[in-house]
Amino acid sequence: MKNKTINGKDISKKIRSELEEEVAALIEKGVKPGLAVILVGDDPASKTYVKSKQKSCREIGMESLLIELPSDTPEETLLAEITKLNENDAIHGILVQLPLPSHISEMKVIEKISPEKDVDGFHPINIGRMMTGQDTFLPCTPFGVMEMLKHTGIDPEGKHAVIIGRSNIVGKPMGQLLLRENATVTYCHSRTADMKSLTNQADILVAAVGKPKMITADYIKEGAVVIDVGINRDENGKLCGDVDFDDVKEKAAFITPVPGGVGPMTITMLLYNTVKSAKRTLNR
Ligand SMILES: Nc1nc(=O)c2c([nH]1)NC[C@@H]1CN(c3ccc(C(=O)N[C@@H](CCC(=O)O)C(=O)O)cc3)C=[N+]21
Repeated sequence: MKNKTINGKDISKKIRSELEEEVAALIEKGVKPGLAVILVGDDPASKTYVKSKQKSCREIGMESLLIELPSDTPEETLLAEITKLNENDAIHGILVQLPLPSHISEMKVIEKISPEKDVDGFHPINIGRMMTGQDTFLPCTPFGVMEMLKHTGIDPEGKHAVIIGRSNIVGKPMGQLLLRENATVTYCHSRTADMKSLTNQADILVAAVGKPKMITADYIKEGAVVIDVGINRDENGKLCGDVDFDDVKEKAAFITPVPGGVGPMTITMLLYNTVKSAKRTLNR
């Protein structure tokens, strides 16, 4: 069997080594790219992700600043921290780890981040820029998926891309980026009638639902490209995706694993966006 697994770790490594060179060149010019991550509360999974983002920053020579706030932090305090970071010239990217405690409005927080430092690409201005094809920060997970397709030699043009999930941070922008590359896009979600009849037409299937191993072989068209955005725990507490990898792998032409697929790419594109933000300051 040929290797049909799209290895996000390997593709990440390649992109990160290019970024490392860009960081070195920026430092020569007096700009060290800096990412600030704000973590509210002490959810262990969020903490792990944040640590991994920090480590990745440092590995390519970037600066990383972690701001940890207690879970009962008032919304105004968080907004004030963001204002300080907006004004801090050493910081080129600001990421507020989601989800936030329920007493804080995520939209208010996202809108507080300067669009020029919104390396998540979540600010409504940047979403508008993405939708109209302007230069912006693309949301890291969908951006990472597009890079995986590109590095695997898969051109979405003319293909039917079916996305399961319609979140603001993954599903919705994923469709936009595929549309931009001339795919025909269908969105499926919890209210979709007869989902399988749609997913069975998919040349490219993106699963972003958050249900462990929901996507089995009967959802898949023979020869499809299957992208698994899910990060779940299975019944044994093991990390797994939304796709039942072992069940689907024979039928798919290409498939992304979990772990080692989309996850590392998400972090890579976060680094990419932060370097891009730092580069922009040279041209101002
Ligand atoms: N403002 C904001 N931006 C985010 O980008 C954001 C967020 N909030 N909140 C949480 C989610 C989740 N997320 C992940 C990124 C990488 C991996 C990753 O690298 N996963 C590894 C495995 C890690 C493990 O072992 O647990 C992999 O798939 O191989 C996972 C999850 C970013 N998120």
